[in-house]
Amino acid sequence: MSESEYDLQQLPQSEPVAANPEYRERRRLAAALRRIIDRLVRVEAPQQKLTQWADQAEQWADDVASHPRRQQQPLLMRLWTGKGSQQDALDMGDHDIMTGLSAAMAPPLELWLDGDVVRGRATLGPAWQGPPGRVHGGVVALMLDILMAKCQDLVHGLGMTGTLNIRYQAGTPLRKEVLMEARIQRIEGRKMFVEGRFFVDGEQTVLAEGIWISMQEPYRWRDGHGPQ
Ligand SMILES: CCCCCCCCCCCC(=O)SCCNC(=O)CCNC(=O)[C@H](O)C(C)(C)COP(=O)(O)OP(=O)(O)OC[C@H]1O[C@@H](n2cnc3c(N)ncnc32)[C@H](O)[C@@H]1OP(=O)(O)O
Repeated sequence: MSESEYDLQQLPQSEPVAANPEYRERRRLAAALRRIIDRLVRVEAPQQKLTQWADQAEQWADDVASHPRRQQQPLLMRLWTGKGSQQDALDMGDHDIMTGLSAAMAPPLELWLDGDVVRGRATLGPAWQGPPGRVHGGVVALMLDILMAKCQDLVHGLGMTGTLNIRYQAGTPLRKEVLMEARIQRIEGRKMFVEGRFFVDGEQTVLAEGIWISMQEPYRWRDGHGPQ
């Protein structure tokens, strides 16, 4: 793929694109905000300090809000038709809710392909808590969705989550590395059946099964992947 032609269907899903100078700063900014989000949970600080931070944050929020937002539709169209730029790919991928390095909310979740398996890892802090000391079940679902959707890197066809069933087998702890894997079980026309699992300290905490529905063409394995 050349520098000036990024194609949504060729781009590895949920993996960072090399940063340009603008995005190096965006990533720094997001990393700093992530630390703030993490530390703000029950932070012990004098009320005077809280007032000072709130004043600063309000001022900063007003400043940010005074700048326009880049439109998404034109860049999506360029990427969809294989005519995207590196900037377009960064504008889209870097703001992913869970994997985006410029998304202040993202842990970030790291995903990669290992043969026909999608692997992932993330360590979540107290801002993501559900039961005390554990990751919220809805957040587990969100991470599973993004992990399992990446199985579309192994096939032709791109679509959305139709169904996601989750069995929470054990608590997924905060502040510990969670390892993840997802595999395609089978393909039936426009439906792709996927299985996902989380592990902590070698113990499986989550088992999920999902169905993705391709928007247009039936799913089919890419060359070099799937049953040989
Ligand atoms: C520009 C860049 C974009 C880039 C796109 C990038 C997307 C990023 C998404 C991020 C992840 C998300 O949050 S996804 C968001 C959460 N999901 C959604 O919002 C999806 C909401 N649902 C829908 O929009 C729709 O129901 C669809 C698109 C999933 C399916 O509608 P459709 O296209 O009309 O499909 P339809 O003909 O009814 O069915 C086709 C086959 O799939 C089966 N099927 C249909 N729905 C389901 C389902 N929910 N679960 C299981 N199976 C289903 C049918 O039985 C049928 O099987 P058979 O008869 O052929 O056997």
